[in-house]
Amino acid sequence: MEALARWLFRYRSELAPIAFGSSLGAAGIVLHATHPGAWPWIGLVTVTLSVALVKGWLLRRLDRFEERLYASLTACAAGIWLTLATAVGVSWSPLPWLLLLGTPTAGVPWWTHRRRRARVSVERTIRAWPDNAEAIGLVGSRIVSAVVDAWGWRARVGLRGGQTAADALNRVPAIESGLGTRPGAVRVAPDEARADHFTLRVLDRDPHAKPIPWTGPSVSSVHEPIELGVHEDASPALVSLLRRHALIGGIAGSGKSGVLNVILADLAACPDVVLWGIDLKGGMELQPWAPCLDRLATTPQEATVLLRDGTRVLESRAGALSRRGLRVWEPTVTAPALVIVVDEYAELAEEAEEALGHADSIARRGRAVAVTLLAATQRPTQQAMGRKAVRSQMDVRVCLRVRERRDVDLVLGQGMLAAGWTAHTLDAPGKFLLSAPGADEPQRARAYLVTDAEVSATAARYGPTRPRLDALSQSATRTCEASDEDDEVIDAELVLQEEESEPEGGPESVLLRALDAAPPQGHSVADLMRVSGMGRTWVYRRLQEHAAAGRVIQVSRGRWRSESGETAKTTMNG
Ligand SMILES: Nc1ncnc2c1ncn2[C@@H]1O[C@H](COP(=O)(O)OP(=O)(O)OP(=O)(O)O)[C@@H](O)[C@H]1O
Repeated sequence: MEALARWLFRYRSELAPIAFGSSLGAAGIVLHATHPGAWPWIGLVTVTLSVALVKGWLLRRLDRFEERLYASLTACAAGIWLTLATAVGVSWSPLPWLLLLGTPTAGVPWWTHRRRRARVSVERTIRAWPDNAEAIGLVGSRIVSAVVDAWGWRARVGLRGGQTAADALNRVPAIESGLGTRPGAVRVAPDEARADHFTLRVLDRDPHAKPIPWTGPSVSSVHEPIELGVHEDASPALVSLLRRHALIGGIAGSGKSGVLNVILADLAACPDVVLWGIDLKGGMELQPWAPCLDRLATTPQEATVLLRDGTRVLESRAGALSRRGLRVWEPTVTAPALVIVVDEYAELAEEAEEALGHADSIARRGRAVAVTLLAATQRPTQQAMGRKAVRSQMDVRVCLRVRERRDVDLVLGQGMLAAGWTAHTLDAPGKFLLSAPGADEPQRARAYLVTDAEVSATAARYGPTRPRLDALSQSATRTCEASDEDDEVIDAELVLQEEESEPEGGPESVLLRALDAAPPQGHSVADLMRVSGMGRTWVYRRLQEHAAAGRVIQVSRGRWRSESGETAKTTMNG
C-alpha cells in the first residue's frame, strides 16, 4: 500500500487527467442522484469559468494564450458533460463514451506540455537534493525555492553554516554530474542578501546555441531599458539609452547592424524619442528604417548639417532649461528625446571633418538635454573616432567580436581586457559584451536577430505615427537654416498653421508654400494632404510633377520639401 501511495504521489502530475476524468464521472453520478434540477446552474458556472480562464482572470500564472485556451476549452467540455450528466444521468448515451474518449484526448496536451514536464522534473530534483547534496559535496544544503522558465530552471539554495557560495562555485562540475545535466549547464551566483545562500541556474538548452528571434519591441518609452538580447544564463541583457551616448564596436560581420536593428526596432515603438540617422554607406544600413527616421543623412554634407542641427537643438533646449531653472530635459511625447544614430562612425571622421566638431559638442553637452549619439564602428581608434573626445563620452559600450586582443580596450576602454572582458573570443555573430552603468560584469550575451522582413514590417507599422520634435527644437533647426540662407527667421510651423486656417490661392499654392517653408527633413505626405485639404493621389501627382521639373525634392521616404525655397513665388509668377 505504501509503495503504491508513493508511486501515485510521484506520478501525480501525469495521472492528473485520469483523476480529473474519474472525479467528473463521480460528480455526474452524485449530482444526478441528488440535484438533477441543478443543471442550469452548472451550465452557468461552466460559461463563467471558461470565459474567466481564457481572459486570464483566473489562474493568472497561465501567462500564454495557448495555455489559457487549453484550460478554458477543457473546463468548457467538462462543464457541458457535467451539465448533461446532471440532467439526464451518466449512463445516457453517448455520455459514457464521451467521458472515456474525452479524458485521454484532453490529456494529450497536458502530458506533452514542455513547461509542465519541466516543472515536474524540477520538483523531483528538489526532492532528491538531500541525497545529491552529499554526492556533490555540499552536505546539509537545501533548495529553498525554485522557478521554471523557458530555458531551464533557477533555484535558491541554502547552505549549511560555514559553507559559502565559493564552495558551490568550486563544485559546479560535480553539481552538473549530480543533476545529470550536460557539461556547462549549471551557473552558480552568490546571493546578495545572505552569505550562506547561492543561486543555482540550470540551463536545459544553451540560449546562445542558435540565433535568438526577436519577438517585438520590449519598450514603449525611452525611459525604459531596451532588451538587446539574452545573457548566457538566459537573463535579459538590458540597456537604458536615456541621456546616454552609446558605442557599438566589432569587426565586419560581427553583428553591429544587428544590434542597431534591435535598438531601432525598440526605439521606433517609443513615442517619446525622435530618431535621426547618418549612414554614409549610401543609406545601405539605415534606409530600411527611413519611415521611422525623422531625418536621414547619406552624404557628408547632409551629415554635417544634421549634426549641426543637433547642436542647435541641444543649445535651444539648454537655454530653455536654464531660463526655467531646470537641469534636465525629461522626454515626453510632446518633448521627445533625440537619438542620432551614426552607422560606421569612421566614415564620418574621414569624409566629414567638420561634422566631428558638432558630434563632439553633442557628446559633451547632449546628455542633460536628451540629445544623444548612438555610433557603430568597426574599430574605434582615436583616428576613426576623430581627434575629439567623442569616445570618452560614450558610457554605453557594446563590444561584439574584435579581431585582436588590444581592440577590446579600444571598444570598451583601457584595462577592460585585463579585467576579463575577452571580446576577441566571442564566437558567433550577434554575441557581445555590454559595459554600461549597472552592467559591470563581463557577461556574454547574444543580441536578438531582427530579420529584414521584421525591419520592414516594424518600420511600416510605426513610421506613420512617429513623433516630431517639439516646436522649440524644430524652430532651432529652422532658424539656423533661414539665417544661414536668407538672414531672416521663418517658422515653418507657423506658416503651416496659418495655411491650415486660411488657405489662400487654392490648394496648389498652399501646397507649394508649405513645401517652401518645410524644415530640412521635409513634410510628410500626410501633412501636405492636411494643409492643402486634398487627397493622397492629388498630392502625389503634384509632387511628382514638381519633382520632374526640379522644383521639389524627396528628402527621405514620404517626406518632401522644395528645392530652393522659392517654388511658390516662381511657380505662381510663371
Ligand atoms: N544577433 C544575431 N544572431 C544571429 N546572427 C546574426 C545576429 N546579428 C547578425 N547576425 C548575422 O551576422 C551577419 C553579419 O551581421 P551584420 O551585418 O549585422 O554585421 P556587421 O558587423 O554590421 O557587418 P558590417 O560591418 O560589414 O556591416 C548577418 O548575416 C546576420 O544574419
